Amino acid sequence: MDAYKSSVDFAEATAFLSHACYEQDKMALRATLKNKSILSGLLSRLSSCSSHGRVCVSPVLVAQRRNNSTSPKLKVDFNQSTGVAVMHMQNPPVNSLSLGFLTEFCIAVEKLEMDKSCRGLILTSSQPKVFSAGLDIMDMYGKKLEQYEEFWRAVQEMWLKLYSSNMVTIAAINGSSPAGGCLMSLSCDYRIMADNPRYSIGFNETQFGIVVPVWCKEAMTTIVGHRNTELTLELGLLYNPSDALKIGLVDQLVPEDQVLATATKTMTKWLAIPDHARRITKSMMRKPTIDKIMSIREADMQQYISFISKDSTQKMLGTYLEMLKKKRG
Ligand SMILES: CCCCC/C=C\C/C=C\CCC/C=C/C(=O)SCCNC(=O)CCNC(=O)[C@H](O)C(C)(C)COP(=O)(O)OP(=O)(O)OC[C@H]1O[C@@H](n2cnc3c(N)ncnc32)[C@H](O)[C@@H]1OP(=O)(O)O
Repeated sequence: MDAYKSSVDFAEATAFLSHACYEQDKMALRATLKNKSILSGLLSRLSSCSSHGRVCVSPVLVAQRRNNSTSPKLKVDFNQSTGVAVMHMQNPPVNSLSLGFLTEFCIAVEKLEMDKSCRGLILTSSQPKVFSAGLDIMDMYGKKLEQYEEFWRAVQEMWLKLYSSNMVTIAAINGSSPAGGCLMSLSCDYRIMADNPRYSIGFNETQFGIVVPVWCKEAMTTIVGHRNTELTLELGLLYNPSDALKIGLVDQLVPEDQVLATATKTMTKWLAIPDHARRITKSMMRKPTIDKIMSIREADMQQYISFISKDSTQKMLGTYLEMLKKKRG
């Protein structure tokens, strides 16, 4: 009964999102992100729905859902015949993960997730040379406490949505991918990177005085092991593609012009596996991490707010921003 009610409530919530026009969607999700109790309710329902490899949504909602959408910061091309969506991040100049971007991203993933015909998601960038520059530093600098909270909730949400997705998710990393960009790709099932030595990927946070959250450490450890995570996070290391491949931070390197084509080919291989078996296996692998993280979500929020709003952290971020801007001038 509880499970049934959860899926109905969740379907109602997503029905609301699906019926609204895009701007209304954004306002609705942002309002939701502001309300932590509603959000945790939605999330726990989402995870309880997806953890069993089922998508709880009425067929009517699926039929009404828009599959091809172009929003300012994302372009989603969904091919009904293959069941694969390609999501192009287009938030110039460097696809930084701003509150606006994260909000659109969460809505877009949610819509695809609820569409039974969508089985695979390829994430890539429309920006030259950059997959994503990570969290938007402007959203972490000089803001009010409630703005830090809203932003961090969106960061947590983005990670949870991608990490717990029922779809096969492949990151087609066609440029540099530091910090939050690396985190985004780590949440996917498979990572293909352009073999260009000028690109980098990893976690550089400690270099400018910030600490990655515990769930980021957990996710990375499951992929590259304790020692590589320790070295990367403590030293704030960014790797060139071949070193990233050596430690298992990416799964495959290909020439730059073949990243998307290889991702598409790889997706076909993954989709040849029966969905239910793959989904249940994915859930078996990831659920312990997700459960652990859900249980510390509010503590993580409080830690983030208290850390980011410290004068010393703000000073470091200010210096780092200056440095990024001077680099160009
Ligand atoms: C103890 C408890 C702890 C609790 C936890 C607390 C806190 C933890 C907080 C966070 C951890 C979460 C993990 C993720 C963290 C992050 O993602 S932080 C962001 C880190 N990102 C970076 O350091 C990347 C910086 N950017 C670059 O290295 C380069 O821009 C590039 C991506 C390699 C691209 O280079 P290039 O093409 O040469 O472009 P430019 O450098 O010239 O940049 C163009 C403009 O874009 C601006 N910009 C770049 N990155 C960002 C960004 N992340 N946010 C906002 N803006 C960015 C840059 O300033 C340029 O602007 P102008 O055109 O000069 O105005």
